[in-house]
Amino acid sequence: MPGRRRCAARGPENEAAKPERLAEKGAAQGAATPLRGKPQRRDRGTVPAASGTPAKTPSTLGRPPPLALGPASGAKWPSKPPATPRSAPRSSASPPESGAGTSSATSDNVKVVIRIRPARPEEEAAGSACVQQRSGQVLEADGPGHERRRRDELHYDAVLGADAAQDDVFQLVGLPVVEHCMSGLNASIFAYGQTGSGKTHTMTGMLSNADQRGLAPRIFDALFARIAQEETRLGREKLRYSVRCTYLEIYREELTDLLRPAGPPLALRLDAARGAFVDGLEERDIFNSDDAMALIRCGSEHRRSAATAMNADSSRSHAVLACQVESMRREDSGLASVRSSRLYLVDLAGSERVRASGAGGAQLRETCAINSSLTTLGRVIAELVEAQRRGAAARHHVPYRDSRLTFLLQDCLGGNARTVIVAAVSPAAEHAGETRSTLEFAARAKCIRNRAVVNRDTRGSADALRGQLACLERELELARSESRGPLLEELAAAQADADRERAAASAASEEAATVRVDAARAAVDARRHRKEAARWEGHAFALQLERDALVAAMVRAAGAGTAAAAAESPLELAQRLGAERAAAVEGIAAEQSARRAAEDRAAAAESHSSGLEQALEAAERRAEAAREQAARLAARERQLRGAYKDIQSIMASLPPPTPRSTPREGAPPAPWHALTSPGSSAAAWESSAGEASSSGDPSAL
Ligand SMILES: Nc1ncnc2c1ncn2[C@@H]1O[C@H](COP(=O)(O)OP(=O)(O)OP(=O)(O)O)[C@@H](O)[C@H]1O
Repeated sequence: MPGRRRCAARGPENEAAKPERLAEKGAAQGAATPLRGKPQRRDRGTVPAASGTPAKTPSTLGRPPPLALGPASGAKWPSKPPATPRSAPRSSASPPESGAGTSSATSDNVKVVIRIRPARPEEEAAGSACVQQRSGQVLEADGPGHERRRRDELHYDAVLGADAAQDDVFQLVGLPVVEHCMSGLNASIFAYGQTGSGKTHTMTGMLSNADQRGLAPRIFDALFARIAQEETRLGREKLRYSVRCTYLEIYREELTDLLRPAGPPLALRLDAARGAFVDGLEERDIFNSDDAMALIRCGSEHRRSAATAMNADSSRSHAVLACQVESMRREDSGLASVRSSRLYLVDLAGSERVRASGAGGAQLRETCAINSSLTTLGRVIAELVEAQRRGAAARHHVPYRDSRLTFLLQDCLGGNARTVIVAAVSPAAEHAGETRSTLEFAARAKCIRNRAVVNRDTRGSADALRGQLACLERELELARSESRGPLLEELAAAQADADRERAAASAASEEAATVRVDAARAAVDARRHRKEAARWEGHAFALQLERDALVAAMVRAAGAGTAAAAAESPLELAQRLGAERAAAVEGIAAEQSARRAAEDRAAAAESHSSGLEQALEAAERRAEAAREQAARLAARERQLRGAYKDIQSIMASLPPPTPRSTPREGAPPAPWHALTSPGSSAAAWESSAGEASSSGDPSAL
């Protein structure tokens, strides 16, 4: 039977109990065959004992080690993959850059959580499990296709075993998402997997049973608790939140409003400010978690479902629960700073093998439509990963437009959002192929990089904006008149100083070079004179010896009376030698004084040269300081020009002044939404990723 609305399947006798029971998809359905009225699977002892303390499930195949998801660590992603218990070949089917088991993921990468559903008794009886949790991030799965006998170890951001409670999933996936919404970040959670693997159980769960409620109701509970906390802390006149929701169904590429299912099919449109949106979708204001619960219940009732061979209450459509959270904080200036975030909770229809589903006729066409839409999703993810691998420069077509689902949710896949994919898998050996393909899809999705930024806007009354503009204009004028002229003069003076210092430095360096040459010359002269003096000293010493010998000879001749025989009288000889010696002594003295003079000259030249070098260094230091001053002044000038441009663009974007209207006396204050223009927030979103962290976003997503 093709998809029919859940409420339509109920008989009139059940009308009163309908909403509750209809929302509890799966609670009334037991197993893989469409046996309505069978005991609930939870009643067979698979229900965790209490929130946050997963009970051990007797039916769990291949009991995994306990998951590190206590209340304290619940909201955190395990920081890195734990050491694997043993080395195992990585799946050949996993793309090498898939991120499964690698540490390349950044905080904005799509996060992937694998949730293994408990085995049903007949699945347990049938034999070994095709997938087993090994640790908080590691699982072991059968190899693909013909390699099924091989076991591969695969790594993900988190792996939740069959005994993980609904609260564990919320602590790990839901809680961070609530914090994103509070801080102005877009977020999304996708539930993906084979039919009957537990997607709806994870996203919606059993609304009447507190322990068994899924992510959506828990997220709204936590969101409204946080809103109340923040509004109380700052006071509602300062800070207010508003929450609006839509609930959409995509069935065979047709869009239906789950809050108004009788309406005509809706159209998907693209708008420069809002991006992709569904025209005419009912948007409901939600004020507390009861409102949210009523909305979830209403949407779940109207979602199309059918009994198939794989799931007694199988969802036949994709359900997209969207929530817009907006916070407006009033500043003393009269302006209001607005943060808005969009949350998408997407419960995808389950993939199924046509043969295994036992579908025929209309249901077969439905199954084909579901599979084709999921194939497009897979293609979008594969192309996106490839595009991101190639880098921004390479143009790569990502086929978002090929399905309504991917077109509507393109921001969640590679855009401005933090995204988590919960991939639900069945442990049954007979589903090994589907489980493996879900795991591979998840490994690919893990490589997608998103760029989430805080969505901020500033709004205010026209008067407040005009006042702000006037202030800015005054500041600009002041900056122009007070700072610009003197600054330019200062800049010119600093530049002239720098030029002067540079010229002085180069003259000093030239002079130093000349002095250095003079000093070298004087040193050469001094050496020459030293040599000459040594030569004269040697000469004087020789003459001294000669004279001494002659005096001795003269004394001998006088004694022997032969003085007359001498050609030159001893007196004459002594006089000549005395004169020669005096001349030699004079020569020595002259040489010594010349040498001293040369040495003095050399020393003077040396000291002059070192003085010049010091002067040169000082001049270079002064020139450097002047250059830095000039650079500082140029930067300041650029800063002023930037501020001027900013103010000009703000002025250009302002509406022309309208005549001021005086409020009537006693008239009520403007409503909260009067300050905002619908849809304008997306257009004016100006944000920064750095803000996300500075806003105290505690999540580790
Ligand atoms: N983790 C779980 N613990 C207990 N029961 C589970 C779990 N996961 C799934 N189930 C049960 O398995 C059945 C099928 O689950 P569910 O309807 O959520 O599958 P689905 O993936 O949404 O299937 P479809 O794609 O066909 O809609 C339900 O009865 C549900 O209660």
